[in-house]
Amino acid sequence: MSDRPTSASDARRAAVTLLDKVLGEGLLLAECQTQVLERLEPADRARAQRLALEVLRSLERADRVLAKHLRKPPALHVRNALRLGTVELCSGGAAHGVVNDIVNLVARHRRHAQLKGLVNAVLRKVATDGPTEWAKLRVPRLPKWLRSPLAQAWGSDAMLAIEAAHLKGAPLDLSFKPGADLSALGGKPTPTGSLRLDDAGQVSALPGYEQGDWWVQDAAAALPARLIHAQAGERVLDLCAAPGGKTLQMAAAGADVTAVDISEGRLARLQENLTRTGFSAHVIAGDVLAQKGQYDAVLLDAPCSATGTIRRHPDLPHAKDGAGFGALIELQAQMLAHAWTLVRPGGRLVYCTCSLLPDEGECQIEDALEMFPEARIGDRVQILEGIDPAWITEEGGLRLRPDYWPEIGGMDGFYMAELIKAEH
Ligand SMILES: C[S@@+](CC[C@H](N)C(=O)[O-])C[C@H]1O[C@@H](n2cnc3c(N)ncnc32)[C@H](O)[C@@H]1O
Repeated sequence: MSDRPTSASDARRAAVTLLDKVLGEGLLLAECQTQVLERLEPADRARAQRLALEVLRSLERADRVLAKHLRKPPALHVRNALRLGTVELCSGGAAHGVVNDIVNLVARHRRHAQLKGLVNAVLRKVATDGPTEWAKLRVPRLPKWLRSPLAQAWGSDAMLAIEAAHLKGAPLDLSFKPGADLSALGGKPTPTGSLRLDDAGQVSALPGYEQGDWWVQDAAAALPARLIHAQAGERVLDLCAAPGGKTLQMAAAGADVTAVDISEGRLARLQENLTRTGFSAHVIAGDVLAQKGQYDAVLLDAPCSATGTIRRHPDLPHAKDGAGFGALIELQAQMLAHAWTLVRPGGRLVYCTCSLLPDEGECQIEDALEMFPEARIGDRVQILEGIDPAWITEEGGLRLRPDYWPEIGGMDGFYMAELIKAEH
């Protein structure tokens, strides 16, 4: 057999490097993948990403299978190579190709080359026993730092259902221009009016992408803009707007949108999205807390733990430990209080976060209703298309979770609520 690396080997090597960065350095994939994947061909880049995501989703299972064959865990890089091999072997990968590739990957590493014999022996055992064992393993659980507060908030049955949704991953949801012909895409409408594709492949190769007929937006993430219900000609402020999914929805409704975000890099993506779709908005690079003026409607999509997006970002629970969440919750409260000053009398504000933690959702709105005497909760949530009334919360917001819609592929976790400002 030749030892020459193939394109599959390049993808595997890159996947292991990504795992080293997430599990060793606490980086999110979004923070390291551009650099790690830049030298790969597009197909290998996609393959490396997919492999890293699969391992992160199934990490607990891979470790359980490997634990039987290892007296003590080896160095992280070797462990990650073994995890990748295990996940591939247990999900139908051809044993010969996978084992050889992973062994070569370790053999080429200066510091770990002497472990190639161990890797070979372990993966051969995994190839024999792993696949049958795999099917019997429990659904991987979230790490304790996150599982405990979520189980406390939603109960232990819901927790298991959320974890099952995380393991399944997410379909691709699109929002689209009114009247766009999407028939070439296939897909099915969600109850809330997004278009859902199950096996989408490369997004930019899909029909209608170049023409800007649609943009990628999870069905749950499309609801805050439905809730604010921007009207043609209204002055709307989109705070924390980039990369612009909600800006596009409100611009599509004909509103006069001002989009604010602090990140120049993310605003460049918002601008690309505006150009591709042909919509326009005033774009401001700046801090929410420095904004001035009065608007008919303000949408605040505050920075948050992003714990509602784990089915698409399984790196998050492994890279983070919740240490920064207290500061985020404080910032959300400050942003909400400032955003409220930007709403004209009689106007409205929609607050939302892609978080599963009530501290970043329900609690923020409960506090706001106490602190802003001229605020009341809006009732548009009750007439939103496709909403289960059970999702409406005690204070009148909307709680969405990944375990909702299990039969059609779930949705991101989200919280949103509309506050109406009194006229006088
Ligand atoms: C949840 S994302 C927004 C997603 C966006 N609304 C959409 O629908 O595409 C949160 C955004 O908040 C921005 N952000 C964080 N702190 C900010 C601040 N102090 N002022 C303005 N934007 C901020 C981040 O750059 C990030 O783009």
